[in-house]
Amino acid sequence: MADLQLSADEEMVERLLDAAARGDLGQVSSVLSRAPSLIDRTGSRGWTALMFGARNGHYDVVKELLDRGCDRFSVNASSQTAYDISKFWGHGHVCRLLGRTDAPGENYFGRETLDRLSARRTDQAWLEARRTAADTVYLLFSKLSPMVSTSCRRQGGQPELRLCRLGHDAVKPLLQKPSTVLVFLGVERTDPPSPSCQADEAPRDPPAWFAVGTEEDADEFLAGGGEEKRLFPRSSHRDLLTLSEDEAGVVAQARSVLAWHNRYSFCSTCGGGTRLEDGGYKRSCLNAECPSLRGVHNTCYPRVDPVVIMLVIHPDGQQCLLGRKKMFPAGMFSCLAGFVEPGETLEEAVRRETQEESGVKVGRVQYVSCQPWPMPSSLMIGCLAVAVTTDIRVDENEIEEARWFSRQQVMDSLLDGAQRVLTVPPRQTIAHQLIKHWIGMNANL
Ligand SMILES: NC(=O)C1=CN([C@@H]2O[C@H](COP(=O)(O)OP(=O)(O)OC[C@H]3O[C@@H](n4cnc5c(N)ncnc54)[C@H](OP(=O)(O)O)[C@@H]3O)[C@@H](O)[C@H]2O)C=CC1
Ligand SMILES: [Mg+2]
Ligand SMILES: [Mg+2]
Ligand SMILES: [Mg+2]
Ligand SMILES: [Zn+2]
Repeated sequence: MADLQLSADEEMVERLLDAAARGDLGQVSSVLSRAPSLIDRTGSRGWTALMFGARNGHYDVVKELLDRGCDRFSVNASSQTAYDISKFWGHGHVCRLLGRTDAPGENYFGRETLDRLSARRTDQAWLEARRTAADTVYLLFSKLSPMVSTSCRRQGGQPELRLCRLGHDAVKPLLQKPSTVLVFLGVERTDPPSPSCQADEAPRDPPAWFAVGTEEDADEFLAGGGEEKRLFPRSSHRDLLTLSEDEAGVVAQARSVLAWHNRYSFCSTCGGGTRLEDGGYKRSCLNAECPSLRGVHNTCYPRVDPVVIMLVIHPDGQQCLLGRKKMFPAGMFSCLAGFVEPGETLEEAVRRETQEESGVKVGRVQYVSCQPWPMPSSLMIGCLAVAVTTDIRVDENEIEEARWFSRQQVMDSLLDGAQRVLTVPPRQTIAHQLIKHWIGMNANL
C-alpha cells in the first residue's frame, strides 16, 4: 500500500515538473491544489518545478509557484538556484520576478548578519552587562573550529551544519580560564520599534553575540546537545562551506579575529606580553616603553590580508584563463589569485600575479566584488582582467597547469554537463562567482 502511494506521488511530481517545464499553468495549479506538499519536490539532478519554469522563461508558472510559497533558494546538483538558471538563460523578466533579496555582489562569508556596534567595544560596563544577559548568544570555537550541530536535512548530499548557540551559564567556567579569548561580535539587527510601543518604555538592547575561543579540546560541550549531534568540524575549508549564508557571515568575523589572537599573543614590536582590549578587537603591549603604543599603533589590531583574485579574459572575449594548484582535486581549475603587496594598487597586483603565475600580460582590470575568506584572514578582491598576450608559461612553484577554456567549456562545467572538461570551485567561493559573472555578461547564453 505504501509503495502504491509512493509511486502515485512520484507520478504527480513528474507531472508537475513536466508541466512547469512546458509552461502549462493549468496543470501546475491543478497538481498543487491536490497535493500542495509536492511543491519543492525534485526530479533528476535536483531540479524543482521552479527551476524548470525559470529555465524556460515561463513567467506565469514561476509566479504561481512563488505565490504558493515554494522555496526560491533551493539549489540543484550544480548548486544553482532558479534565479541563477533564469539569469544564465537570459530570461530577464523571470529574474526580476525571482528578485534577489541578497545585496548585489554579496558572496558567501560576506553577509553582515549582526550589527557590530564597534563604538560599544570600549564601553566596559555595557559589555559586562551584555556578557551576563539572559538572551546573550555565545559561539564556542575550539582550535578555531566552531561548535556546530548536524541536522537531518541534506543539501547537495552533505549534512547541513548549524552553529550551536550557548548561554552564559554554559560557558562561564571556560570564561574564567586565563587562556580563553572572548570577542564581542555585535548585536542582532532589529526592526525599528513599532509606533504602538509605549513612548515611556525604554528601548531594550537586542541580543548580543560573543565568540569564545579556546586552544584546548572542548569535547565536554559536545555532550550537552540532547538530541542534536554536536561536533567541532576539523576540516575548516570544507565544513564551513555548509553553513547558511547568515551563519557563514558571523563565522567569517569570529574565526578571523580568533585566529589573529591565536597567532599574535605577544607584541610583534618588542616581544612583550599583551592585554586584550576593545571587546577582543585590540591587543595592547604591557610594556609602557614599547614603540607600538606611540603614533600609529596598527600592530595592535586584527589583520586583514588583501588578496586579488582574477578571471583573466582572452583578448577574443570568448575564453578565460584558469589554473590549478597541485593540491586541487583532479580536474578542478580556478581563477588565479595572489596576495597584494605593500605599496601596490589592486590593478598592479592583478597584473603582477597573473604574469608571475601564468606568463600572461594583462591590460584593463575591473573590480567585481569581494569576499572575506577566514582561513585565516584574507579579503578576496574579485576582478575581471583583460589579457593583452596569450602565451602561457606557468610558475611551477605555485601552479601545476593553466589553460584557456572556451565559454562553452565553462558553461558545461557550471551546468554539470556530460561534455565537462573541467570542474570549477563550489558556489561558495568567489572564484565560482567571478566565472558565473563572466558567463552571465552575455545575455544570449
Ligand atoms: N575564495 C576563493 O575563491 C579563493 C581563495 N584563495 C585564497 O587566497 C589566498 C592567496 O592565494 P595564493 O594563490 O595562495 O597567493 P599567492 O599567489 O600570493 O601565493 C601564496 C604564497 O606567497 C607567499 N606569501 C606572500 N605574501 C603572503 C601573505 N601576506 N600571506 C601569506 N602568504 C604570503 C606564501 O609563501 P610561503 O607559504 O612559502 O611563505 C604563499 O604560499 C589563499 O589563502 C587562498 O586560500 C585562493 C583562490 C580562490
Ligand atoms: Mg602568486
Ligand atoms: Mg597564487
Ligand atoms: Mg604572491
Ligand atoms: Zn611591545
